[in-house]
Amino acid sequence: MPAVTTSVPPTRPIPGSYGFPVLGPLKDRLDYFWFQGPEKFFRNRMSTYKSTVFRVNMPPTFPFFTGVDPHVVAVLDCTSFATLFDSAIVDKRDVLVGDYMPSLSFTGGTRVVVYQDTSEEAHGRIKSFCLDLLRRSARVWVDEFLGSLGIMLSTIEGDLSKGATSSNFLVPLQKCVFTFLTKSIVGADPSTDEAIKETGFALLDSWLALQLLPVTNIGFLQPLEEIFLHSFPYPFLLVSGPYKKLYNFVEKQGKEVLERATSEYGMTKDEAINNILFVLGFNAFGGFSLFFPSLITTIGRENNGLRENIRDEVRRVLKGTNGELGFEAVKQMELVKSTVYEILRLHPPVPLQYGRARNDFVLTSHDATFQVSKGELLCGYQPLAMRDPTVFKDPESFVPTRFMGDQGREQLNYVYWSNGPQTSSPSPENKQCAAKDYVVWTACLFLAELFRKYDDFECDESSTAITKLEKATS
Ligand code: HEM
Repeated sequence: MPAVTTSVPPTRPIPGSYGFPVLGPLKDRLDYFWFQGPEKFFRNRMSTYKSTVFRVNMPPTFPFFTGVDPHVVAVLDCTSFATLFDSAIVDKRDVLVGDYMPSLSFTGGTRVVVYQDTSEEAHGRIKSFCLDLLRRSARVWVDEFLGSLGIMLSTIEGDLSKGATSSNFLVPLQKCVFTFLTKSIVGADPSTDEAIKETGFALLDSWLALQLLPVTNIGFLQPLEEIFLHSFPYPFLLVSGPYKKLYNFVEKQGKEVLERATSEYGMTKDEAINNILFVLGFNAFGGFSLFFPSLITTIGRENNGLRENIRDEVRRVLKGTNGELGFEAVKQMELVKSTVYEILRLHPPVPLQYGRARNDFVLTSHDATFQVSKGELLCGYQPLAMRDPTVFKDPESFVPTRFMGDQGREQLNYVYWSNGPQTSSPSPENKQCAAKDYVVWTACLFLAELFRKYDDFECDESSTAITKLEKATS
């Protein structure tokens, strides 16, 4: 998938404009958060400029984000988006959420791995540590996940059996995700720490929210959202207490993991705890908290027989494994895997990715080429790139079987939710999500366990609530 060429076809100027200083960025910010919303914001401009590559401003901006440059080059088709995965072309230093970077206080003064570029020595070392964490946690990952999921499902079942018409799954889900991740990644059991046991997940939520509010669209009561949530960065002080509790928890309970970080990966104890907390809280907990609700509601609202087909496949495969459920079993579930990929395509949990041009280069889109200058910031919006009609047939529709069969699997080259193609592997040399495969397998485990225990479930049309959970009869 070459994203760059230095020869034909001839390049054309990048369409779009940044407008007048202050006014241009402010107008784009209001469009993005208020008048249009992110998807329409990109779609309208793509249609106006008749191009999937154009110049635009991205929030945060005016009045209290001084020193943040809102100018970006949007890349919205699969070809131009793939440029963001090429470490030779883009620098990923400090651009996780754009030119804006939350204060380092949020990560205890450490520039954690996700903000580091592949050219920095520490990136490769700490990414190797993350990959090692995952490899070692694989032994307990499945059991811990199924155990925590069991508690979540019993809570929902309990609500519904008491006569409630629906049971909101968000809090039980976040508790499940928090518990299984801390046990498998950090080797620490939240139930043994009074400060963490009941509220650990909420401490992470508040820490995440303060970092991300300036760049997150809530769809709240405007103009209050613009005035109070998108106009200034929130100070770390507001969550320093929660961060300290989480820090102490990892320091006390994650001794084995910390020992490895310091002795084998050359990190100081403080650097290790801050990195572990970021990967645990921001990447893993944050990622699953966004992804699982889409997974559950998309399938729970479907009414074309998908749940029945998934249930049949799950039970057929589990018969062959004598009921044993794990990564090896779910790898045999073709429809389950394809459904998970399709939901990641339609609802990529991390919608925006950024990268800065290391040098002048020629950017290739699906139908044109453009000259980009050194230092310009590329901004990829996944929800549109993942609906590129030149790659995906009927791109706006939910097609659970899309990735089945040889031709279907071929399309996985263009599934980018992990900041890289689904067919590539994360490594110390690239910026792809360390848990690319774990995320997919865990989602498959979720569906397999759900349909092992229950014949069917349904979700509310407009909220994160389960309205029906029918116990398995066979
Ligand atoms: C549904 C869950 C998850 C989603 C949606 C997700 C998504 C992503 C994305 C989009 C990136 C690239 C960010 C960027 O540079 O623009 C990333 C990076 C990363 N993710 Fe994940 N992630 C998830 C779960 C996890 C888990 C469970 C772990 C580890 C335990 C993890 C570890 C990492 C690490 C270490 C990086 C940084 C890679 C690097 O700097 O080279 N992620 N993730």
